[in-house]
Amino acid sequence: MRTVTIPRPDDWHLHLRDEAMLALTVPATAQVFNRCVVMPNLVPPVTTVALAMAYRQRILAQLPASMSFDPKMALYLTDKTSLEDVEQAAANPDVIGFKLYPSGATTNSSAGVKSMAALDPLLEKMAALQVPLLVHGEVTDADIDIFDREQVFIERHLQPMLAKFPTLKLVLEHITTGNAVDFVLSQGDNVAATITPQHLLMNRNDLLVGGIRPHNYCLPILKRREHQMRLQQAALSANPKFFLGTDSAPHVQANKETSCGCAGCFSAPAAIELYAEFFDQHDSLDKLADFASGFGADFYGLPRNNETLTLKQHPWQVPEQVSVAQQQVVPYFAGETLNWQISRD
Ligand SMILES: NC(=O)N[C@@H](CC(=O)O)C(=O)O
Ligand SMILES: [Zn+2]
Ligand SMILES: [Zn+2]
Repeated sequence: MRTVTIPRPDDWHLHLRDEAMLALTVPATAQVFNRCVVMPNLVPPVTTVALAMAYRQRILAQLPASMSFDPKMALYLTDKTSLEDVEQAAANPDVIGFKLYPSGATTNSSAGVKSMAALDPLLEKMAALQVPLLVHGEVTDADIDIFDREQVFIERHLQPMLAKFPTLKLVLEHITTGNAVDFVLSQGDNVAATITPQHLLMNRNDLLVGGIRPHNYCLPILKRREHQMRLQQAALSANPKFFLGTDSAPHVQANKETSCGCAGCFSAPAAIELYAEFFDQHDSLDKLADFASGFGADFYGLPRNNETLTLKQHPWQVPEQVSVAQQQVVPYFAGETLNWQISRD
């Protein structure tokens, strides 16, 4: 049987949600990943170190005794974030950085930044203290087509931002376009990107052909195949600027399968297996380890993990549904067969 052993991976972009949902999301990720970056888009948002530390305790309270897990918290950048907030973030090893959501760009982003120009003093401080800025890179202007929102955000906001603050440590999250790949490649080592399983494995046909597939709907929206291929090349290039971030983002079934469904794919139940599938499809399983377990830690200046994880080529089916607190969540790839599974031998 074919197997592949990698250092234990980390998930550099993850939504764990809160309260009852944590009983599902925390074990689902912690049984595979050691560290994760926990996104702060709760209601109300996680805006300060104090709120993040309280949230981190709620997360760790759901950790089964047999598992180890080290959540790194992202703070939600708002128009009210202060220079002191940045200093406190820099001083706390459990805080990874700030998350920039343009107001209205995605799930629970109404508290997000309305004026990019007003951010300059904060960005200056973040660059000086080398506090990373994690970015949901989409404009929200009504006149910009949803498929162009990432590209326009890069042109209008990211290029000027990096020109002004060339040492800012920045991660463009869940990239979806060749434009994003080009932007990241055009910048120094301080700029990197995460790539999700859905943007590697799918394009917009998988969302829209033969019927609308709500469980493949996430933001930024899946793009055309040419863009998918650029992301695939980036992930396969072994360039340390591109690393794993699942963007696993559960919504209950009723909120996905409805006339106005939420954006987000719950990939945690099969996350590393989905990436293994992708790398194996491209005869590049040898590149999984750095992408999943190396480059992200290097970028964030954290040690690589010592433990290992072994995957074996043995088909299994992703569950149709998972339950938590009398509610159902449909995983990404539900009911589909994957060729790689975690070996617990
Ligand atoms: N990716 C998504 O489609 N949804 C995420 C938010 C985000 O990462 O933009 C969520 O919180 O549901
Ligand atoms: Zn996002
Ligand atoms: Zn996300």
